[in-house]
Amino acid sequence: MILSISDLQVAASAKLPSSARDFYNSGSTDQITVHENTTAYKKYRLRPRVLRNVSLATPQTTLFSQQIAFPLCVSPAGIQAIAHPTGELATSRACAKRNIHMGISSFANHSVEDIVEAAKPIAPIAHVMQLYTMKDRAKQLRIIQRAEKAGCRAIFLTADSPVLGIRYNEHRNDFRTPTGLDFPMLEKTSAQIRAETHDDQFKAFNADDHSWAREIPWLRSVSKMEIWIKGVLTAEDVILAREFGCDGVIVSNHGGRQLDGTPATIDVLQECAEAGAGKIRVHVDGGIRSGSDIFKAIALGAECCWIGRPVLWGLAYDGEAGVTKALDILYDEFKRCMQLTGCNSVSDITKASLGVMRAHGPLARL
Ligand SMILES: Cc1cc2nc3c(=O)[nH]c(=O)nc-3n(C[C@H](O)[C@H](O)[C@H](O)COP(=O)(O)O)c2cc1C
Ligand SMILES: O=C(O)C(=O)c1ccccc1
Repeated sequence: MILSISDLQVAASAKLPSSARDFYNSGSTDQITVHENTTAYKKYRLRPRVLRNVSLATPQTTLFSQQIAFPLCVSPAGIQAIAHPTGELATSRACAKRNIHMGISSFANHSVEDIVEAAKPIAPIAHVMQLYTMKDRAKQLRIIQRAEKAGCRAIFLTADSPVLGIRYNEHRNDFRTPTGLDFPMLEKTSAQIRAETHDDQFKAFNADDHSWAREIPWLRSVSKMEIWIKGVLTAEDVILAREFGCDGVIVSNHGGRQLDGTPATIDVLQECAEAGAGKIRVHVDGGIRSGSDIFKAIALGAECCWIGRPVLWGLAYDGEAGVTKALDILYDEFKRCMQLTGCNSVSDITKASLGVMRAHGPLARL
């Protein structure tokens, strides 16, 4: 019986061929960051307030000027058709059904037009387009223009990947995209993608000479979509994002897949939220596996959380129904957590809702 994200992970992992499973589940080099992203949540403790009337508690919130069911969205993750042929289309439908927003990877196996369209008959959710910094500006511009025309609300510029992280699994398994999958945003066929390793491919298209000054003014000049920086881990970079007029940041270490040894995102969220000082949106992803993890991230200053792997496990387990299962589990757990801590709305979740276990001594207040 699938009752938790961890149940889903086990069931999905058993269904996937080992090279796909390793590609999805692993982090870079020693796996320190991917592991710590989830374990770091376990040292925080909830401070419930009791005997409050929580019969009308509602987890809904607003993002991109639209109400969503709860403060969770789906992070952009590439090559979803490895998990299930319907890939990003199924993810888009499940997000619409649960009424939350979705990120689309530049490495999606379906086009932005089709992914946005898939959600439309269900609910008017927002999509955001993930971008890497690219050598080929003309191709990058085509992705941006297609995304904007399709109705995407924001660009998520992935800033933590001037080069790819070192992932032993990809080398050991000689990981390649299975035949028959297309990359319509990158205008590449599976045959072209298969000819190179992930690492070589990434090197060929990605701009490792990227910079705040190279990217942000150019993006502003070519698009009216919001500009968010994905992959920030320090107060210094939140301040730079503010100075460059960005709309938001995602505090993220790319699910532990880029630089191993970076901190768990939950452990730097507070410093990043404080640096944002309400002048820029601060969201977080990495290691969120339960409703109480979402609650903890909100208490530490995130406006909203994003998840990567739980959706991929849902897809691998049972396509759209599996993603719906993942999102429903997280929704139910989050709502239950709000009620059991005495919170009636997301704005009731504050620093006072959380404590942190130190190595010795009693629970510390934040
Ligand atoms: C298989 C996989 C593919 C990913 N592809 C992308 C991508 O194309 N672009 C990107 O910015 N982030 C990508 N990410 C990172 C996610 O957007 C997100 O930051 C991360 O998965 C969050 O951590 P979590 O998986 O622990 O929830 C990918 C992550 C995974 C697991
Ligand atoms: O693996 C990743 O983390 C990632 O960002 C990516 C990049 C290109 C294709 C698929 C995933």
